[in-house]
Amino acid sequence: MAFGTESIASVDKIVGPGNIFVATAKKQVFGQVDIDMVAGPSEIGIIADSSADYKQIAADLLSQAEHDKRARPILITNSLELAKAVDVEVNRQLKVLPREVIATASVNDKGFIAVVKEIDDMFTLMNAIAPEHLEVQVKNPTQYLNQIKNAGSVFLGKYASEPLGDYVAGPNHILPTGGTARFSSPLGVYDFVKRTSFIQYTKSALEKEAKAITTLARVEGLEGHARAIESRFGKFYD
Ligand SMILES: NC(=O)c1ccc[n+]([C@@H]2O[C@H](COP(=O)([O-])OP(=O)(O)OC[C@H]3O[C@@H](n4cnc5c(N)ncnc54)[C@H](O)[C@@H]3O)[C@@H](O)[C@H]2O)c1
Ligand SMILES: N[C@H](CO)Cc1c[nH]c[nH+]1
Repeated sequence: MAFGTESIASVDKIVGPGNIFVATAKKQVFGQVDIDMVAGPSEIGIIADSSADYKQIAADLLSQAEHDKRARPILITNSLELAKAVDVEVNRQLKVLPREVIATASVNDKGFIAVVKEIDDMFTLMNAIAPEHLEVQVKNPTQYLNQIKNAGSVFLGKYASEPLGDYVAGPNHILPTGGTARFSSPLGVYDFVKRTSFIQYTKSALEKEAKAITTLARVEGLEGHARAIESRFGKFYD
């Protein structure tokens, strides 16, 4: 796509998700073409307190673990009891999941549960991870909106289970992964918009700036720049 073939023209921009091979290929052709973001193997980060249901948390973690052996299912909680219950439940649900092999590799190699003291600590740690999908399963989740800094898509409360976003909720679901939600956003209309600047000056407007331009150009050792400006006022060099 980036380089074209004898029968297919090259493109200017490549967008969309995929596995680690797709994400790596997109990184490699960036510069030759533009890309939307690094949208690699799926991730789910769940922030949960003791009010959350351990069976639902386990199911949501596995909903993304089943995508890819490299998917990252992560739980951060301030409840040791919840952490222990989810750990046992994930292993129970894994055994009866059709994509058990993939999900088990994801859970074992890429997954973890972290137990922290305070609710604020859960957000601080999750902001550092910057997950593709963030579920906030705490009492009154909207109360913590201003603590969420880095995430591709945020799911608030018990009934906003991640697959809702995959299939019907509406916001685009091509999302940044691998911590790139620190500086990337979901795919959107703005990915297909680019900007160009236009400059036009009158002779007298340019005259006011000429000294500044020629001085800066000569300080940089770029005599040709200075002379191009001076040519507008009839000055040429032999
Ligand atoms: N970040 C996001 O927004 C997002 C969204 C959806 C899916 N995903 C991720 O995308 C992946 C699933 O996408 P898919 O079903 O298109 O993936 P896939 O595994 O079926 O393959 C994607 C592409 O990679 C190619 N490919 C596979 N193995 C390869 C290899 N060894 N070398 C070179 N190319 C190879 C395939 O031919 C295919 O074109 C999962 O990792 C999932 O987690 C991410
Ligand atoms: N969860 C994926 C985003 O990482 C998107 C998807 C496609 N099909 C099912 N889910």
